[in-house]
Amino acid sequence: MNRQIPSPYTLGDVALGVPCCVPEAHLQVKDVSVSYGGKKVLSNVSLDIYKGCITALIGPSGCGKTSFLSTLNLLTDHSENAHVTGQLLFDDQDLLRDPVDKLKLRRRIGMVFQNPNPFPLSIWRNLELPLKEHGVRDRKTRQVKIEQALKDVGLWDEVHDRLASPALALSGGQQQRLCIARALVLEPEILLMDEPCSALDPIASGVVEELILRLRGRYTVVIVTHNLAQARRLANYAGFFWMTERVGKLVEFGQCRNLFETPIHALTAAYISGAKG
Ligand SMILES: Nc1ncnc2c1ncn2[C@@H]1O[C@H](COP(=O)(O)OP(=O)(O)OP(=O)(O)O)[C@@H](O)[C@H]1O
Repeated sequence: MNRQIPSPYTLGDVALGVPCCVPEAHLQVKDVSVSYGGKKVLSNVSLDIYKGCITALIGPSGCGKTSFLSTLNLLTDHSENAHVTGQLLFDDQDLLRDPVDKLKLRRRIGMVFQNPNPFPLSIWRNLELPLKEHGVRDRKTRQVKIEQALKDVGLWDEVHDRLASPALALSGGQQQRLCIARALVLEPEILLMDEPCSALDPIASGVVEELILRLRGRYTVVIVTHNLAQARRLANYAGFFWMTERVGKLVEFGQCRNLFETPIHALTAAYISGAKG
């Protein structure tokens, strides 16, 4: 079941995975709160991230979506003033309590950021570097993985004859797909995406969106987006965050269609109708 991509963009021949059916928790978030410098910005969030599904996180600016996303692969540890409490259950481990090898964790839970941020190296080196860092020593294996990742994001046909060219010479949309390939080349189980389309023009954004849809079933995806139409197009599950007295809270979480069509909470209804936020 391949989706048609508008010309001139093409995506690789990737099998569209099984859409989410029986939800199985891949990552369980229990009572997670985030503070910076002692000031709480996110309070007591609990939800399950379901395997093979796309979960969209929506809500107004400043309500803690990015902070929440960053806790999921412990990126918040890089902020000296950040403090996270609660439980993050992944593969029989509580990531917030048990000793965790963060390099290994980030191979399993990858992240793509808002602004495309390729390394100032060649297209090839952008993908080779993480593989080397994660101990993939065999050259041929690296070659196979790099080619596959570029095919998965639909870049292979566009760049296979200029792999030694600087990644920064690619268009913004191509750079973002390269960054997604850089995450995928490590074969993560979960991919965290922080507004991956917001810096792109509508056509490039559409291509990245199609690509994200193709990941469904093969990967568990958590995406922060301000674009409600995009959340609705992409996600199986959605969480709506809101800020009360300057602290973010999860107001509603559930199947995306239900959240948009029959929201339970009046705030959710007001936000998605545009009356609030
Ligand atoms: N490293 C940090 N140090 C101090 N405060 C921070 C830090 N990172 C985020 N914050 C604060 O935490 C709050 C939540 O920010 P966050 O970026 O998580 O929200 P958001 O919902 O993702 O916002 P946006 O949609 O604008 O990206 C904000 O008040 C922000 O200023």
